[in-house]
Amino acid sequence: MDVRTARSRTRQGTRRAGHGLPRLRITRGLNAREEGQEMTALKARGVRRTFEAELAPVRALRGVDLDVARGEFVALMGPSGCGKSTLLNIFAGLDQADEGEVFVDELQVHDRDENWLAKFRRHHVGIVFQFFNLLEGVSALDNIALPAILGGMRRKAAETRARDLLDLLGLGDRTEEVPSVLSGGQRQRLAIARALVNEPAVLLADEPTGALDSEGGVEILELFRRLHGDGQTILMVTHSADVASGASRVVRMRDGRIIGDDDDGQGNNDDGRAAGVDVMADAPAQTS
Ligand SMILES: Nc1ncnc2c1ncn2[C@@H]1O[C@H](COP(=O)(O)OP(=O)(O)OP(=O)(O)O)[C@@H](O)[C@H]1O
Repeated sequence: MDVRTARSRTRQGTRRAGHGLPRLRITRGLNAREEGQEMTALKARGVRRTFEAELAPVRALRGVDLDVARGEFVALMGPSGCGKSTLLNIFAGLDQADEGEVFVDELQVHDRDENWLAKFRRHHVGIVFQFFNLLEGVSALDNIALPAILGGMRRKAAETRARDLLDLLGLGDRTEEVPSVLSGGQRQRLAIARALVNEPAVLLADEPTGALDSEGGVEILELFRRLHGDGQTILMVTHSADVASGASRVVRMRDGRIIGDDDDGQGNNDDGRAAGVDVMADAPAQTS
């Protein structure tokens, strides 16, 4: 079963009461790519963000312009503190730009209130964090089903979708387990399943392999490549050039600005050397 099958099996369940936002599905990304159209999944224009700090304000983003087309898998790299997470959080609706314009799947995300952003986060983006952020003491199934139920899906449909995703991500036999008994790689797969449950237009991942050993890192990167192969748009922050090399495009930041952008997937760190664990050492070139 692929992502599309899982999605269509529960299509009925994903129709929910009006939440004030137009419903966008990741199949749009697939269709756009299949039809050869360039549709923008992420767009930033002149984005600035400054944080107040004790000594002096921190200018985390100093005018960022970025376009990510639907269906792209983009790795965002750069030295610590250059603004990667800040940019990802702004696309995720977890933070707001002080200046500039932000669009996700052609929805305006800048200048929105928290109520709107909460709905936006639930329905339009899937967010994956370095340290999983799962509900401890809650089964794997419920970790996935609960956000779908909060998103308006009926429990039965949400559980069906959760089971489909767990099967899809190789956790079909762990539905009743709580996160603490799972390995790091399994927890991150669970977090990715949760991020996918509401069929987000974009998957936003902040160092998803950062807390994993090399085997776990390979597993997650393979999964992202599989999802990308299925049409999922992905923006992933990473410090590892090896992880970035699994993406279809590498964007580099420094000091709150984008300083490099390529689409050859051959990300190097700022010294021009391969960095981090060699997570691709044993990985097949293409898994989807
Ligand atoms: N809520 C905040 N309050 C104050 N300063 C912040 C806040 N969030 C981020 N910063 C600062 O903004 C700058 C950019 O932070 P950001 O987390 O985006 O960098 P990063 O490139 O993701 O770093 P890392 O790779 O270490 O995670 C840093 O100097 C950071 O300390």
